[in-house]
Amino acid sequence: MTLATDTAVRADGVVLRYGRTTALDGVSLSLGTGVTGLLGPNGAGKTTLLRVIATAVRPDSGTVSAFGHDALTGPGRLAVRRRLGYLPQDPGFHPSFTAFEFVDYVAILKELTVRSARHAEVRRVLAQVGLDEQRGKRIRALSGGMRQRVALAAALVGDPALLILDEPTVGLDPEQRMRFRELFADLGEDRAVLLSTHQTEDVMSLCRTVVVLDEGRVRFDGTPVELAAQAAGRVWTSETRATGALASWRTGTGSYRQVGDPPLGADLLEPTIEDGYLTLVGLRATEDPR
Ligand SMILES: Nc1ncnc2c1ncn2[C@@H]1O[C@H](COP(=O)(O)OP(=O)(O)OP(=O)(O)O)[C@@H](O)[C@H]1O
Repeated sequence: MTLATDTAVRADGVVLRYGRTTALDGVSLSLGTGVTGLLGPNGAGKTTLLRVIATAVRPDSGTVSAFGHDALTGPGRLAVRRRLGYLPQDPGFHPSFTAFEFVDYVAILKELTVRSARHAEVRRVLAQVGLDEQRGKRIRALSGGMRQRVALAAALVGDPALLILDEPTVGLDPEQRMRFRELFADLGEDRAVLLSTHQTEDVMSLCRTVVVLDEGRVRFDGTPVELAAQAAGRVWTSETRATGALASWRTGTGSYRQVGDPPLGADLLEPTIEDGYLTLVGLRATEDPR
C-alpha cells in the first residue's frame, strides 16, 4: 500500500533512550517531496532521528512509516529500505577499495544482482556526483570532499525515493559545498531528502521545510522564512555592546549586531534564519534550565 498524498515519511511520538539518556523524546514529523533541513545543537538527537527513519535503529515507542509502509515491522522495514538511500556520518569505507569497488559493494547489498546492470548503475551514480574520472582511485588516495562524494554516490544507488543525509557537507570547502547544494536541490525535485546540517546557509538556500530539534524534541517545523521570523523584532544594531543579549558581536562596519530583547527605540534589523534558530534554542536554554 502506498499513500495517495505527498507524504513520504511520517513519524509520530517517537521515543528512543540510550540507558538514562532520552535521545528522542516524542518526535513527530512528516516529510514530503523536497529538501527538509534538520537543525539542532550537538547532542540534540539528529543522528538518532535519521537512524530511526533509516530503519537502522528501532525506537522504544512511537510509530514510523514511509510510503505507507510501517517501518517497524519486518516486511515494512524491507520495503522502506528498498526505497531508501542513507549517507551516515561514518560510511564505513574500506580505504583500499577503489571508489568504484566501494559503490559496487553497496550496490550488491542493495540487491542489484545482475552484474552488467549493477556496474552501469555504479557508473551512473559516480558520474552524478562528478567522480567519473576518479572511479578507479583508492579511497585512501581521495580528498575528504571526494570521499563525501563517494558516500553520496553510494546513497544514490537505485535512485531512492527517500534520501537521508547526515551532515553531508561537513569539512567541505565553499566550492564543494556549492556543488553539493546544486546536487541536493536537483535531487529534491522529485524525492524526499532529509538533510541534517549545522549550516544555516544550506537550509536557507535549499530547504523547503526545516525542523529544529533540541534535547530530543521538535522545537520548530516550518519554512526557512518562518524560522527567520522567530527572531522578528529581536535583532538590532547599536554602537555599543548590549548586556544580556543572546548574542552580540562587532561587525565589519564597527557597529554591534545583537540578538535578544532590544531596548526601546532600537534600530531593528531583518532577522536571518540563524537569528531565528538562536532565538529558539538560546531562549530555551535560559528559560528552562535542566
Ligand atoms: N549509541 C549511543 N549510546 C549512548 N548514548 C548515545 C548513543 N548515540 C547517541 N547517544 C546520546 O544521545 C543523544 C543524542 O545524540 P545524537 O548523536 O543523536 O545527537 P546529534 O544531534 O546527532 O548530535 P551531533 O550534532 O553532535 O552529531 C546524545 O546525548 C548522545 O550522547
